Amino acid sequence: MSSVFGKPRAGSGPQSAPLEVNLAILGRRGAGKSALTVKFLTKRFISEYDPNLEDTYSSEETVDHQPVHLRVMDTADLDTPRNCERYLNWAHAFLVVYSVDSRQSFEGSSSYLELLALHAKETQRSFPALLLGNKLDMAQYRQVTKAEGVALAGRFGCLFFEVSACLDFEHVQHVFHEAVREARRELEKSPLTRPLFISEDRALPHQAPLTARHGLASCTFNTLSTVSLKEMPTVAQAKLVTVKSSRAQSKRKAPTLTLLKGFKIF
Ligand SMILES: Nc1nc2c(ncn2[C@@H]2O[C@H](COP(=O)(O)OP(=O)(O)OP(=O)(O)O)[C@@H](O)[C@H]2O)c(=O)[nH]1
Repeated sequence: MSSVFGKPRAGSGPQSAPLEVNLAILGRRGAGKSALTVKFLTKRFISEYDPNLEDTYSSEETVDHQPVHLRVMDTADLDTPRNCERYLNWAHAFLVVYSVDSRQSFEGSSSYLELLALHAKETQRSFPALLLGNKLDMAQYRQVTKAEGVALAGRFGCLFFEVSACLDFEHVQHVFHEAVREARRELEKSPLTRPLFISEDRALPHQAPLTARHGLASCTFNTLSTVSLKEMPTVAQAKLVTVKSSRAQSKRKAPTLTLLKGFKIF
């Protein structure tokens, strides 16, 4: 793990350290965040998982022949965005997941995209986001059309994919690698270190809290400042274990995955 969370070390040549990309996966409970994460990291589909565990993984990836140290935060907000700064001020890019067989989860993804748009406005930075319609294998129970997903993604200017954690790994890998490409493009545009932030966690005194102004769930933002920089808080993490993923090892360059306890993988 890098010494300072979220501080990208852009690779400046083949011998330099790999680019570090932090990817947060957002979405309502049950959308399939964890299943997609584990599919990407292990090529396996999990069937059950503790919904209250928030997990962060790291994996050495190669995207377009470039080494990337990828960290994936599988968030657990349950139903609405909460304590958002843990991922808003950590991630370089976001996957916003809903399930095509759940209108509720689709509406939840819209809240997350609104939150990201507000954060970008507040911080004057842009954060790549990809909208994912998951559980495509359940299309016969579809409650959200592909056109609706395309329209929502278009509204927020983000990429859109329909995927399934059950089906082929390559499609899921493609989506994660697209997120890395988007993050890399952004980091190359403004290779500043992530804006560290002061511990102030109230909205500016002259402004109503951001959520009140925009009716969003109780998300507090840290006001960003270069005046008194403070180390970003580390992401709360469960115990890390490192496993050799046999199938992943045989098929992919990244032999070692760092997974957190809490998953039952079948
Ligand atoms: N058929 C199908 N089921 C899926 C897919 N992705 C996830 N599931 C199932 O949907 C349920 C929820 O999946 P999770 O990955 O736990 O969803 P989550 O968004 O992480 O939900 P929380 O852990 O509660 O935050 C589980 O029973 C999964 O097995 C998919 O692509 N297809």
